[in-house]
Amino acid sequence: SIINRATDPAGLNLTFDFIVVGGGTAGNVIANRLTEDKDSSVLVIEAGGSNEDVLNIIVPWFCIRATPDTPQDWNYTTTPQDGLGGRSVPYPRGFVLGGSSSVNSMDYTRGSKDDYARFARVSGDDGWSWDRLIPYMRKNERFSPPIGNTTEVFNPAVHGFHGINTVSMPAFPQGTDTRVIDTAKELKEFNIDMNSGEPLGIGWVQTTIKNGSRSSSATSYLGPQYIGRPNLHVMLNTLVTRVLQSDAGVFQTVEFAPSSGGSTRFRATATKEIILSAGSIGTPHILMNSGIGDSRELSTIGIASVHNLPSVGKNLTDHPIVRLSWLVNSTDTFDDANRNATLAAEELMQWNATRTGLLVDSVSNQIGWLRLPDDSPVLQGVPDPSAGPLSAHFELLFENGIVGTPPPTGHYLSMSAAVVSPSARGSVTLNSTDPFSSPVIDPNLLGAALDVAILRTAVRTIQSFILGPAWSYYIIAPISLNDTASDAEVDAYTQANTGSLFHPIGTAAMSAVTADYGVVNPDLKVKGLSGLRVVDASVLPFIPAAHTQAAVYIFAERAADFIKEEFGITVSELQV
Ligand SMILES: Cc1cc2nc3c(=O)[nH]c(=O)nc-3n(C[C@H](O)[C@H](O)[C@H](O)COP(=O)(O)OP(=O)(O)OC[C@H]3O[C@@H](n4cnc5c(N)ncnc54)[C@H](O)[C@@H]3O)c2cc1C
Repeated sequence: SIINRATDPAGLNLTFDFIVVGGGTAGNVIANRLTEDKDSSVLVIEAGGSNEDVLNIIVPWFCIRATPDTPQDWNYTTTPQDGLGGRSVPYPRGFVLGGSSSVNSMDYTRGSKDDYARFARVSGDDGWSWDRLIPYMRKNERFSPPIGNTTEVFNPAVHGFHGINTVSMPAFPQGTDTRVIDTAKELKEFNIDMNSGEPLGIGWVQTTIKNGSRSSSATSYLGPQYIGRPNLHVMLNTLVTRVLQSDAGVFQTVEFAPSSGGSTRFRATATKEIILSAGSIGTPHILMNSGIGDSRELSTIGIASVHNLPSVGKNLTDHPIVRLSWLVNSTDTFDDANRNATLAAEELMQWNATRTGLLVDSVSNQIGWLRLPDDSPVLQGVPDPSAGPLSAHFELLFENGIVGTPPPTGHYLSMSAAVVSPSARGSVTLNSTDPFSSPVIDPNLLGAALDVAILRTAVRTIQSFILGPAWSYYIIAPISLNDTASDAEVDAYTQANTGSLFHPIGTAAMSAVTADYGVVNPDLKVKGLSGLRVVDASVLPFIPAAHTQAAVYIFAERAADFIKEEFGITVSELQV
């Protein structure tokens, strides 16, 4: 059942077996899996509202309108970033059921086998390795193959076809598709399926889209066949302010308030466990408000320490991204649909009527994952920041126009470059005891010289990519960065134009049981406490060289099994 607000919970029984804080990507996986057992009651508390009937988060193409500065966004901004010349940049997070899976760009990329080998290595738990996680990848994924000739576009052997969350391939052809794929093949970089654990190369993107509409954790894991379970309760528009200990180190109580603000506080009890799934910003925010964090830092702002855990909020890692565009000799781009209201209305009518046309896809049909050569001067004398030889240093995204609002005339090509094995680390801290005030978010984008150098190499790679024969007579002129720009000019451009790819992780990081750092153990329980587990992007100790939602879903699927095992939950009567 859905409870729409926290204002009058007096009539409700507020004791549950489990309370999931945050109905986002990971939280809804946990809620679904635990309520498979009809005897386990679960309350999900979500700060945002319903995902239903919000066109911008249903129509895939409108993901570009879903954030920033919308009612479905927490509307965070970073601190001034040294690596970006002192600029602050938007830092969107989903403020809606489904969390960031409801507002993201839907790219579904698991990362490499080496990314997961590193998770296993740092946690000391081989269960986090790629091979051991394959069953959980398949539990998450319901791959929906494209119609027609599919021999050269994906590898069925590496996909799950019976999971919950639909993953599909671009359904609307873009004018640049053939050019990108031809160039990739010519460079011997074509990768038929980058979700095989060996993602290096350039190929078709896979996205969380089902029949032309977004598949989020809200539409999938809380879909119509699950949301009616009598043991599943979802409270919307409700902000968790703190978790409270009953006995020393034992957590069973969640304190919450209407998201609209005010001083009223309510409490609910979890007799078995509280699962924090509030995301890489929300989870450390709640932990620190609850007195769980660096006790010296917390005392300076007047929060009494409950449990000294200095790693809370540290290790924030994210992917910096920059876009380049060119004027092109074609009218077959998506620019007209982005600037011509009549055309845009026609596209929406078509989507409404038949779930076809431009709006059924996200904005990039192809992605590339590339490494610097081993002998690159950039890597000399410094440790390789990637997880291993299967992981990319940088990513390329290909767009058949200008995303957002293009200039009034002309047609364009864009390519974006992102550092996906960054060295810089940032933090989430507090400067107020008010749970309604935003935390201080410093992702430290381009805060390491190596990240700047990797991004420069990525820009150079884009510039040489378009020298291939598929692009002759196509590109007219660069409109952002000159093709002849010096290294210093490239660096000045990236400093002035880079933003976040919105992939923060690591702020409640998993570490080995014996480690003297970290926030959660390999079973994702908070170190030194009982009754409190974290399941969301914040537990990833390193950022995968991939967009992050797939890893979050996979971690959450395994975490659900940890919880079931701990509480002896066998699925007595499987509810569909
Ligand atoms: C604009 C954008 C584009 C992105 N594009 C992609 C992409 O294309 N592909 C990809 O793989 N990844 C993408 N990502 C990243 C990906 O979506 C996230 O890594 C992933 O969804 C994070 O999952 P999570 O469960 O950790 O957090 P979330 O899904 O953000 O869930 C956290 C939930 O907790 C709630 N919450 C937070 N604090 C509280 C509180 N105090 N009380 C109650 N509820 C609370 C939030 O409202 C939210 O619903 C994108 C992210 C954004 C924002």
